[in-house]
Amino acid sequence: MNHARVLTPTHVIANPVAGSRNERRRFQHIVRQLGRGPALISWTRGPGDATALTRYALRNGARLIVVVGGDGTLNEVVNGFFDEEGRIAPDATLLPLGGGTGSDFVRTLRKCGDEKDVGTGMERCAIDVMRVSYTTMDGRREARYAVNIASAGLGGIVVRNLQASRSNLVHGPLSYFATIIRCLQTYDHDDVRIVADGRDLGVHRIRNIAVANARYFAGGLQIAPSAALDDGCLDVVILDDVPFRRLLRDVRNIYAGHHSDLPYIHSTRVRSVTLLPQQSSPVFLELDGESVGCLPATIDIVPSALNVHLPPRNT
Ligand SMILES: Nc1ncnc2c1ncn2[C@@H]1O[C@H](COP(=O)(O)OP(=O)(O)OP(=O)(O)O)[C@@H](O)[C@H]1O
Repeated sequence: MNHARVLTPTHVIANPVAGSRNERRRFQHIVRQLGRGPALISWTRGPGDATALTRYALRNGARLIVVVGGDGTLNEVVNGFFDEEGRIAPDATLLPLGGGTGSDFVRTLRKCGDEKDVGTGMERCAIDVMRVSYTTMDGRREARYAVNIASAGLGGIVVRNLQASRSNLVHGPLSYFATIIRCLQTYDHDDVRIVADGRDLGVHRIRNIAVANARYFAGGLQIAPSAALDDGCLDVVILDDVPFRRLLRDVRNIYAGHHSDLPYIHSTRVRSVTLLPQQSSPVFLELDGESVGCLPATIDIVPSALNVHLPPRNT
């Protein structure tokens, strides 16, 4: 770690490879502007770096962590707010500015801010986080925090494919859409037993299951339009096994979050959910747009666990 001591309470953590080329240029300019103020700036050097940088900054006096990057970087920073003993600095605040390909968490944050009509942005609120215990691809159990959405089935496969082809020619939210369509043509379904708040909801044949703290994933797809960041609950949205052509017909409504009357999408609100695979092949899991492993997984809500500033409206 190259920072001997954090002398300023504001620390900017920026991912130099997040987002499209244009976004990167725009946000690098914003980071340079932030650097003119009393803020320390760290550029991440690879996966996991943002977690270590955040922990180090908080343990050394930083009280505002500004994140420039996508949902993956944000997830790493959120995990840096915690260690084995819990919250490192309960009075510290996170300010996510966006700057990634999807930046779906910031979308929800802005929307919630608009709905509550909170003026110019930058207001502070305490939000819930998800604690996810899951299975790695080599069979170990691990746990980490997430703030946006955990999804299994199609979502898990889409993110795995996206990560394998990050140098794609198609960038931005369009890359998510193109990958969803490509994966839908070959991906069939998964069988998953769902246990919600200790109640067995039975085995579901799913295309996708999203466990949502926030509303959007996959670059603007509003899968959980009723989710709120501070309600102490998870919105579980189940997409049944449904023919590809039917999905294509409804795709516009699903993206816009107008899917409450579609017979093959069901949702329920819980505090804890366990997803158990009922097949020998892996059911892939993604957290905040990062491929982490597979089911079985248990996701619990941790209410009011993180202070967040709404991003200013001009970023
Ligand atoms: N210097 C670096 N070089 C390569 N990868 C990095 C570096 N710093 C961070 N990363 C990794 O880059 C990955 C992508 O970051 P991030 O998710 O923020 O961007 P994105 O994929 O463009 O945005 P989104 O997830 O919102 O679509 C993360 O897995 C992160 O660990």
